[in-house]
Amino acid sequence: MRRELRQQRARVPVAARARAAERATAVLARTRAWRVARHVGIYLACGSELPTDPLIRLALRDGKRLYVPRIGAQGSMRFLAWRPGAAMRRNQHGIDEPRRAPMRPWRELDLIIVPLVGFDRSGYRLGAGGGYYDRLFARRHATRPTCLGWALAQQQIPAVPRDPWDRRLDGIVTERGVVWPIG
Ligand SMILES: Nc1nc2c(c(=O)[nH]1)N(C=O)[C@@H](CNc1ccc(C(=O)N[C@@H](CCC(=O)O)C(=O)O)cc1)CN2
Ligand SMILES: Nc1ncnc2c1ncn2[C@@H]1O[C@H](COP(=O)(O)OP(=O)(O)OP(=O)(O)O)[C@@H](O)[C@H]1O
Repeated sequence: MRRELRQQRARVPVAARARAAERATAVLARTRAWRVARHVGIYLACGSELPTDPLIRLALRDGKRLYVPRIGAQGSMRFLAWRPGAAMRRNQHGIDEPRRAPMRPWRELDLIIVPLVGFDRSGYRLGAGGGYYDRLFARRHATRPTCLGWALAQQQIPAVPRDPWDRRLDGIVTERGVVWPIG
């Protein structure tokens, strides 16, 4: 299913993905979660993922602090401060990560923009398959960031297979609007 969804996404022309990312950025800009956020976790898109560059431009314009994930041993993941031009290193999955930067505990982020391969209307997500975001989300804290998926509307599927540890996203931002989980 993951592979099928990825292939479907890869068939969307680059220009259409770029346009969708612009629209999704406009959608996100209108949300309360965005307006109140100061510290925002994002990802640097690779392959056929919905680009985040217009979102990064908006963040810089709005004076947000940005953080990018870096994966570590035993499936761990941390968010490191990032700005355009920061020194990067490519990880084993071909994704650029900050080389050296201050880390911010994930529970002290206000908003996290989450990559995904598929999602459903209940807010469950199918990710890249590493379980990195799942393991973060499964932690229990008194406060937690708002977690919003970032996806093409066509990545919505009827039902994502659920694991016992899966947590719902707070919403999924697409070029057609935000999908707020129901059911
Ligand atoms: N741009 C981006 N950055 C990200 C993520 C992401 O999904 N997108 N991640 C989100 O977690 C983390 C990295 N996670 C990854 C997890 C697994 C694989 C991976 O194993 N890919 C396999 C295919 C696995 C499969 O399909 O089962 C491969 O490289 O071929 C890659 C990245 C952190 N940074
Ligand atoms: N909270 C957890 N506790 C234990 N194992 C976990 C947890 N979350 C994920 N895993 C492990 O990670 C593996 C990958 O999980 P899954 O396929 O759901 O990843 P994903 O959500 O698609 O990936 P990602 O979050 O990296 O985008 C699972 O097989 C599982 O063993």
